[in-house]
Amino acid sequence: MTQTNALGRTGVNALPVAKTRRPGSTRQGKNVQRVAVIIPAKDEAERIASAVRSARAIPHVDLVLVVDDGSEDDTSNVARGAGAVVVRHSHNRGKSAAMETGAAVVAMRDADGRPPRLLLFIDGDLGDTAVNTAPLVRPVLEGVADVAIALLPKQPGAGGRGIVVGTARKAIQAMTGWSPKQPLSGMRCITREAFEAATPLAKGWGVETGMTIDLLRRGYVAVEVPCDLRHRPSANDLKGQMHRAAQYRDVLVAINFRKVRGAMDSVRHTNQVRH
Ligand SMILES: O=c1ccn([C@@H]2O[C@H](COP(=O)(O)OP(=O)(O)O[C@H]3O[C@H](CO)[C@@H](O)[C@H](O)[C@H]3O)[C@@H](O)[C@H]2O)c(=O)[nH]1
Ligand SMILES: O=C(O)[C@H](O)COP(=O)(O)O
Repeated sequence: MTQTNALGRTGVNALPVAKTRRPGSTRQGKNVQRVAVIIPAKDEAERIASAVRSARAIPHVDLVLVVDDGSEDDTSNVARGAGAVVVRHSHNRGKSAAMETGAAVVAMRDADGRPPRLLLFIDGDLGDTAVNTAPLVRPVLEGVADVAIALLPKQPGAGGRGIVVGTARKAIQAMTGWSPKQPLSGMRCITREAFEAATPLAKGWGVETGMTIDLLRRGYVAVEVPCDLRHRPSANDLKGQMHRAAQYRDVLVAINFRKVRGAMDSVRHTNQVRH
């Protein structure tokens, strides 16, 4: 497990923990910390049922929410049949928007007087390996980190050349000091507080890169945790290359927006110091 905070120091022992133990993380009575799994899903009818069933088996999870992001297939019905709560975008709005919708719906279902649920975002194509995101919960539950990000094993059939991943990693390192191994990994367990601090999220495929930069710059702590997951990787065909082009575009937008905002913040800060 590698860990970082805004100062970019790494190594579990070298780092301060994020916070003291949260009141909600005890196992006593109604204070048992609950976790909501949020699955943004576009045209995942083939794999969503096993992902939902598998996610329901993760300890602490009492809600599995599928956000159908304008699918043209039977994703909603299949997910509901497997035991998920389902909400649907009437048209496709992108993964990031589906994550925001999911978090808003979970907030509506969080009970008054109880700690808000931890949010565990996972992809809809994990099939029955979804349960293997369980190790992401513990570091957040125990207050070791504010966000825990899955490190996936090498995926058979993956056709990437590391261009998008490398761009995201370099930018995160330049802006926060931390060099994540898998900056695009969307399997993330995060506290409600940290999620709110990272909103509004960067659009589309820029969401993970933007979220990591925003959280670390605000002093939140991230860890990467190995998880034995299998997903449908993008191959090296035309469809895969088109997908990577869209990822590259969104990641660059997220990075550049944060560069400009960072520059404006430092001008504002300098002006405040002068006056
Ligand atoms: O418009 C869309 C497109 C996709 N999805 C869902 O988003 C998830 C991830 O999409 P996928 O097609 O599996 O993308 P990948 O390229 O395989 O995703 C990798 O890279 C993305 C960042 O570019 C991360 O969000 C993912 O977590 C990571 O697995 C899946 O559940 C999709 O159904 C939506 O909700 N809306
Ligand atoms: O296949 C992947 O890992 C992603 O689509 C990112 O593409 P990349 O390998 O070209 O960075």
